[in-house]
Amino acid sequence: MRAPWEGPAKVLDGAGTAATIKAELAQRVKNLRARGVVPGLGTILVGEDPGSVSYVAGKHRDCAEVGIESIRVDLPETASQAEIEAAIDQLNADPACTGYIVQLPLPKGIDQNAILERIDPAKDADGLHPMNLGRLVLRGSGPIDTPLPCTPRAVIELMERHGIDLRGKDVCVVGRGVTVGRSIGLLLIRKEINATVTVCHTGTKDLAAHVRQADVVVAAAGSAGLITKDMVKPGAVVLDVGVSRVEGEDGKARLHGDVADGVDEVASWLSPNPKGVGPMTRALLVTNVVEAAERLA
Ligand SMILES: Nc1nc(=O)c2c([nH]1)NC[C@@H]1CN(c3ccc(C(=O)N[C@@H](CCC(=O)O)C(=O)O)cc3)C=[N+]21
Repeated sequence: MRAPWEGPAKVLDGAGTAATIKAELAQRVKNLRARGVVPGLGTILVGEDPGSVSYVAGKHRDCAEVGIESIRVDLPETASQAEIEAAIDQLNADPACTGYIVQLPLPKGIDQNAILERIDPAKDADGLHPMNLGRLVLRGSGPIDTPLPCTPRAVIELMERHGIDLRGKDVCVVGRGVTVGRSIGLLLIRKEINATVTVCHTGTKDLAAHVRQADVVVAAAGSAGLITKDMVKPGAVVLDVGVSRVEGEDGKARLHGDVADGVDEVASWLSPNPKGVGPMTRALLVTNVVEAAERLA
């Protein structure tokens, strides 16, 4: 029998791991530049949501650090479907842009799926284009030469780089959003990892029962403090992926993850939020752009 787990949880250091990945990427970018290929990340941001503005700024900072050019397209909140599509067509045609993202969510009234489908799949830095998601569905093992969804990749890479073996583990994913919950299982059930995946959502009858049986919990619901200490199996690995803006007592907006205080007393590993999956997502986005440029070269 395994000895009972004794806390507290070790920290899955996303900020530090992202810095390591970016240093590795800087070398690859140097090699590309030596061969005359300059990677360039584009972002399309519609509106001025403070969260989105700050994430997009972070992405451009990362690019500068790694030696990648960046192209920033900011459109007003009132931009029409046709205006956003025109921005997409422009980045598709721009040879200086080797990969780009459209920051989600888009304003109400915009057909988000039509926008994602218009992105050139070879330039899809988020890995969210239906062709790239489809390829992931079709390829259950072995190498994949198309971009993979960033945040799912970030979550897995964060664990792997801390020596956590995911093979055969029971993973409970909480949340079914496009960027994480709906696609991370596709990576986890690939034959190289062989995890068993349960996806919970707002229609799940007994969330606590599913979370409690998991070796690894991926909390990606975007619901502040949803996952509490009593729901987590002692010794489980917990990834706090969701982010919500919660108004503090001082009236100021604060970022809060999906994981409640106290989970660190029972988990074996916990990713902090901030400085966990967020910086890793940005590092894997840059990875997707570098890989796309390497495929071009
Ligand atoms: N097309 C698209 N792709 C995305 O990848 C995407 C998106 N839309 N929409 C919104 C979410 C959210 N997201 C984050 C990225 C970085 C941090 C991040 O770096 N956070 C820092 C803190 C940053 C701060 O303080 O604002 C941290 O966790 O330490 C957070 C959240 C990407 N998303």
